[in-house]
Amino acid sequence: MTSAPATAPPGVPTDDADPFAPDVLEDPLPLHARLRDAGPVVYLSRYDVYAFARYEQVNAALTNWQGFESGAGVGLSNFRHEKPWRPPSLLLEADPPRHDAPRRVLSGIVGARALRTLRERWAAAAEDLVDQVLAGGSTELDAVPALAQAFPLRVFPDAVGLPPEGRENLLPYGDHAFNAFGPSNDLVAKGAPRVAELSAWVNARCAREELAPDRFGARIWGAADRGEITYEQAPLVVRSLLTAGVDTTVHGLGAVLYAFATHPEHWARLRSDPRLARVAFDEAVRWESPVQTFFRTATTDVAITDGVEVPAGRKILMFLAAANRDPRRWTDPDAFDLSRDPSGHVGFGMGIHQCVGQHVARLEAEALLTALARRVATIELAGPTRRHHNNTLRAWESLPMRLREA
Ligand code: HEM
Ligand SMILES: CCOc1cccc(C(=O)O)c1
Repeated sequence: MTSAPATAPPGVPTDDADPFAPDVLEDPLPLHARLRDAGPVVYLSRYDVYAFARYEQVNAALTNWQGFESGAGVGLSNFRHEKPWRPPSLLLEADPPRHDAPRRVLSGIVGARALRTLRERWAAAAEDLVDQVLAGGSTELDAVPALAQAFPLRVFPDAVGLPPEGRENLLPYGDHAFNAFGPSNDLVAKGAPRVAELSAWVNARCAREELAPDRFGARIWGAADRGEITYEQAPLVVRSLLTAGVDTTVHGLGAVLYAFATHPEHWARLRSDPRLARVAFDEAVRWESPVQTFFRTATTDVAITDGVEVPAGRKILMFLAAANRDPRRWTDPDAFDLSRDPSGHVGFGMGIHQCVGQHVARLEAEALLTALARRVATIELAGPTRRHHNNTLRAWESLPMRLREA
């Protein structure tokens, strides 16, 4: 790692923090507050990047794809100078016009309208899982494997059309991919030994013959048949679903279950009105921000505030989680509040790259929370919680919980 220039650009406060250090990944909130308070942009000398932690600047950068491109990578690594660890995503790591057709295709397959046929099936799958979990009546469990992991893995691979074998590869592959957006630290090194094997499994599953008919994966290949994307692009668009579609929802569900376990009054409200499930999930995504950060690269000298600009070619680091708790944008931002309108949060990003899978995530959360709200009178922590560290994801390793049957 070349030593970054120690001096910050004129007019920009500097901070030598390491946002990817274990103590920060364990509790990023103090760093987020420090960066928000330091100014609209802060030079992180350790990584030679410009940090945005306030809602205004994060939202502006996300919606300014011309000034801040994704094509040089949305991690610390600049694809213009370094070889990506895998062929770049045609959505996440592409700018218009290359981004347009893959995005249009995927929007049509995993967008809200396309998911209507899944609502009943996923609701039934959630009720089955809750029946299984409550088989012996009130119970104590680890909500991470038993609910947050179990439910997405029960419904999403089937929705994609994956064969049953090998699905246990999805979580570690996504975990490594999200680590890879950060610096080459211990977390990346920990995943390295399995990357080749996991990548081979994921890449093989993107082939047309692997995918069950009339599911998300096969529909992507169908778009190629219609000339909406090329046959070369189709497997990479399938890969986007496999990369981004599991770990994110697992940790989104972990976040909302933790929120309810620590706010019993809100669980009672949800039980009295299960329609609150969807807004509860978005409030949890704002409050916890399962996807904490993403980078961009300045395409020109981009003015941020009067007299301060990010020079062309430099990386910016957008702290989505810090923006989602910015008191300049949110009233009582650190509160998980079911009465809040969380719309406008940047937990799913914003602008042309805003999460195309957000409707899948919301439908999974709505199904699981509704099934739990019907059958579970109270949900509370039943032991010490443990965080799962990842360079990009805010995640739980373990959430011991006690569910009292209604
Ligand atoms: C709680 C769950 C999820 C969270 C918090 C989340 C978060 C995000 C964020 C912040 C972005 C923007 C990236 C950027 O601006 O560079 C994004 C993009 C994306 N997400 Fe999600 N995501 C979630 C679930 C999903 C699911 C379930 C899928 C697949 C079904 C998915 C697929 C994608 C794809 C393909 C993109 C790239 C979109 C583009 O660049 O046009 N995500 N996600
Ligand atoms: C770890 C990967 O995180 C993402 C997020 C969104 C999209 C993609 C993609 O592969 O298109 C990957």
